[in-house]
Amino acid sequence: MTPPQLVVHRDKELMAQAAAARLITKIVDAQASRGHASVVLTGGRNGNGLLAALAAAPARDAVDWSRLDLWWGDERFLPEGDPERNVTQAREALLDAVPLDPARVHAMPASDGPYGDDVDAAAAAYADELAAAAEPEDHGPVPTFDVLMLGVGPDTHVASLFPELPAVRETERTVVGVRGAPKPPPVRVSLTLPAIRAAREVWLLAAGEDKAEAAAIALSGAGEIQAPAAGAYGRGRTLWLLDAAAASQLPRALYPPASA
Ligand SMILES: O=C1O[C@H](COP(=O)(O)O)[C@@H](O)[C@H](O)[C@H]1O
Repeated sequence: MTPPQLVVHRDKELMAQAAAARLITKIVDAQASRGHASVVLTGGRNGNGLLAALAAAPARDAVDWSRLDLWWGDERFLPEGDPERNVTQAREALLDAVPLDPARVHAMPASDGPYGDDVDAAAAAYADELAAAAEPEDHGPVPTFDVLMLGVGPDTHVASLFPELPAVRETERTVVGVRGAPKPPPVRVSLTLPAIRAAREVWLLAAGEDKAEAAAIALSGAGEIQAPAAGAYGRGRTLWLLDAAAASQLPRALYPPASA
């Protein structure tokens, strides 16, 4: 497990801009060294704020968008084009504005797609797509994503892994169907903690006062079943990007020196 590093920004706007700048650099560096890059997107307010900031950043043109694979950490299992789907919101915030290769945009299935309303079949199909993209050097059924981003919910959920639900206990499968999510919609598709941990870097995004308790709990030694965000870490780096409001309940000992 890589210990979390924390960066606290003044407010959510600055956090989104700084995270977007950080993401551009990561993608450009990965493309320079390996020829391509892979990023896992998150839904939610903070994830979409980051994408909107990226869309507005002049440096976005430094990215070769045609050599970027995009995956999702979770999806609300709704019909294609539904405004509540994470992919719909990501398209509006950024994806429609940049020249991506459609074959590299790996959206999770919709509830009116080839698997109909069978969320388990949709999850299994996404697991197969991930496995097909994995290279021998990934040593597993999931590509080594360059950056995997996760919004942190006020209840400490990440992706669609909610406290105490079966999905957060999954240790074998990389993608699961979720039923009974406490946040609407109740049916979702989610990467599991083992899949999340395949990433080189995991970034957890938390801005706003309603995230303060969740950040404090997850960073203070809580178990991952009770606080899924506590179980999200990367192979090489785990980075919490917070604004001052979300960091306001952190124990002083955790507060990064530059932000004290
Ligand atoms: O429903 C979801 O919620 C989380 C957190 O969203 P936020 O609006 O509270 O920041 C998000 O990360 C996840 O992708 C999404 O499906």
